[in-house]
Amino acid sequence: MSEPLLQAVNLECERDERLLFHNLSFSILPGTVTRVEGPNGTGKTTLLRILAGLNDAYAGDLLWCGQARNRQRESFLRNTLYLGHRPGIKPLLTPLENLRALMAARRPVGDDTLLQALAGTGLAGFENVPCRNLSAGQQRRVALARLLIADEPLWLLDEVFTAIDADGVGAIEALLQQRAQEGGAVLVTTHHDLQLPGMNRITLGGAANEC
Ligand SMILES: Nc1ncnc2c1ncn2[C@@H]1O[C@H](COP(=O)(O)OP(=O)(O)OP(=O)(O)O)[C@@H](O)[C@H]1O
Repeated sequence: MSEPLLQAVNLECERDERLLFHNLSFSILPGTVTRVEGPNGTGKTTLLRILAGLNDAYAGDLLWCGQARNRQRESFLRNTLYLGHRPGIKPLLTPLENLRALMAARRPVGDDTLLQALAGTGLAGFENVPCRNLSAGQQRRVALARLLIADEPLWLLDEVFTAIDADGVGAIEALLQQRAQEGGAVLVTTHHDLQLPGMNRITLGGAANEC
């Protein structure tokens, strides 16, 4: 069996003196999709931000490829893609400029590839329109285009279905499945009724879960 990419051991997080989760342990294996689920305010975004290294207010251990994540920070960051629950794009820039900026911090990617990714998310013809002039769903699609050029093995995706139409939802579901089939691992929070074959679940807001 493959080694886990990411492991959480007895994670605990409290916010405003309210315990969001405790004794939360799970392993994220290559080739899997895991859905983080639970009612509003139960800590899904908080958990994803902790896993992504954006929130240090937790107790417990996180392991990356079997070793303490904090000692493997560079490898962890290089191999992890996080998309937050806001599209995280710059409204004054065009979709093409946004993608260029997002990839500049990662690796060189030519405009042909970026344009192909934008076309793949249904944005052909909008590549050079300032994002502030795009709809909410189109702005989300700019962020999602990043997935089409991602080579990071671990994806942490927070509410990526928000504002996306039915066809788009189907395309994202297929993409997540394909990523897992290629050996990647996907952790996704969503209120959308995501049902993928073999999908794991981490449920917040009740008893602590293990998977
Ligand atoms: N910026 C903040 N400062 C202080 N507390 C916060 C902040 N953001 C969230 N919280 C608290 O943390 C709790 C968990 O929030 P979080 O966004 O992780 O929940 P969620 O499960 O993702 O919710 P939703 O389904 O509504 O997106 C909230 O109930 C809120 O009380």
